[in-house]
Amino acid sequence: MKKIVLLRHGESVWNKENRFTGWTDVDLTEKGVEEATKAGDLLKEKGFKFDKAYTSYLKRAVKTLNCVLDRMDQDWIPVEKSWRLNEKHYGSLQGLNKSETAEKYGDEQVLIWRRSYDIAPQPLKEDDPRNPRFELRYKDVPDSELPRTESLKDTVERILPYWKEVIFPSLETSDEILVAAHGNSLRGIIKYLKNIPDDEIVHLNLPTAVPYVFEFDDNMNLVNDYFLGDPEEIKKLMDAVANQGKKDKK
Ligand SMILES: O=C(O)[C@@H](CO)OP(=O)(O)O
Repeated sequence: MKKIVLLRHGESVWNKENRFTGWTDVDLTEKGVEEATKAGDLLKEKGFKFDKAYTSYLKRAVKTLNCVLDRMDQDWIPVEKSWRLNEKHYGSLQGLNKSETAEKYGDEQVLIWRRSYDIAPQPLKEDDPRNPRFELRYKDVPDSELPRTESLKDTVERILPYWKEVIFPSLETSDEILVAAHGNSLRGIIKYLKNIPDDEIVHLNLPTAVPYVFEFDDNMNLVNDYFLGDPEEIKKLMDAVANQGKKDKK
């Protein structure tokens, strides 16, 4: 059975501060490193041996991946980074506290910005220093492809070419692949893999650093998917992520 494991990064500094992050390149917290360590130990214990790994251009995902591979003694495997695996761009919400934003605009509006399929927050202004066009790391990406904000739909549209042309085909010559990325970029991939309807994807909240395994048969059809870990604990973590966008969560 071929396997792809999707892994959201461990807790970041802005997860801890409950701020919209998107393409902001924040680091892991100490707890985030612990979570990544735990994920690596669990994957090792379950006998995973990755042939290849993919991650984004953002350090919270890169460092989570490095930590996981180190725990598994698999630091040596080929790793490819792509901007296409970056988090959903959160536009002008980036940096704002999620609960304070919910106090100002209401829980429902924040839920739409966080989880709806095709509604994007207000874009960054062209001259905003956070505009990705000013960043060296994106110098090879055509400006027309660099977002100033994104809906999940936009995120899926920029990930899919990379998924279909690079990640998924690499499964033909590999048995196990690890993808370390972000809450929403992974929600986009999961929506595509499991054919989740637009209105149902609102309910999917990924916890930090919990490995999500996808199994494929010889014809590359998805046959099974499951999280590694205690289901009750994972459900609690998912609910906590959902609650981050509510007024009374500070
Ligand atoms: O802020 C973000 O970039 C994401 C992931 O941390 O948050 P949310 O869960 O609100 O989509």
